[in-house]
Amino acid sequence: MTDLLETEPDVAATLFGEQLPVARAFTSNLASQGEELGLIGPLELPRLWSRHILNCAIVAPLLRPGLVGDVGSGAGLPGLVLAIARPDVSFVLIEPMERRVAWLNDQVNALELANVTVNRSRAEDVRLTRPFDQVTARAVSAFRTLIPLTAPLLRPGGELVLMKGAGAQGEVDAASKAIRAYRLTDVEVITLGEGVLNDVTRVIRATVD
Ligand SMILES: C[S@@+](CC[C@H](N)C(=O)[O-])C[C@H]1O[C@@H](n2cnc3c(N)ncnc32)[C@H](O)[C@@H]1O
Repeated sequence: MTDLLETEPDVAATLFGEQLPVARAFTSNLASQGEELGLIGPLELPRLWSRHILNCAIVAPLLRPGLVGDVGSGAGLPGLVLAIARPDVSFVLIEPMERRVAWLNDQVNALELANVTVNRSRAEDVRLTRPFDQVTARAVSAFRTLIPLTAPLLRPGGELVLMKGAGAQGEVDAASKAIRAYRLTDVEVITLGEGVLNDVTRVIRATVD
């Protein structure tokens, strides 16, 4: 049984607004199909809403109207959650695994998300019609190795918004060579959801020169 809407109802309403029923529907679909499809571990089901959905949605205010690429979307975290919370932003979900791509496309259709396309590719092989304004990723790889996959997808002045765990600052410290090589500036770790969510969300933000 998922903790759907049983925790943090105020913050959920703030983050999703009128889209809250869509976020609920996505969470229900993930709760009922995610384990069988290998998208989510059984231990995560009881905390799907609080630990996964809300922790992704709290990033939504960092996005600007424009085109966002989500690298390694997997179950749709954070890409689908952010697309639900921000219908004013266009998203391209980049995911190489066929079964996950099928899930993502099914959800885009079932939830009638007009602002999402799914691109079956690895980030390093993806063909884009135009570069992204922002790139998101969660649980794909360490910042040092994520930079070469994500920074080349951005337009000049574009921004990385990478969800990270408690070791985020250590990942930044270990990435100094890649930060220089890919001309990243304004690299910072920010903590979101303090005093609001059960689990805070850490984000590495950086701009491409
Ligand atoms: C651990 S899962 C995380 C999925 C999701 N972001 C989440 O937070 O639940 C990592 C995902 O990254 C994808 N992935 C791995 N290497 C990738 C690459 N080079 N380009 C794009 N996606 C990649 C995998 O297929 C997988 O779906």
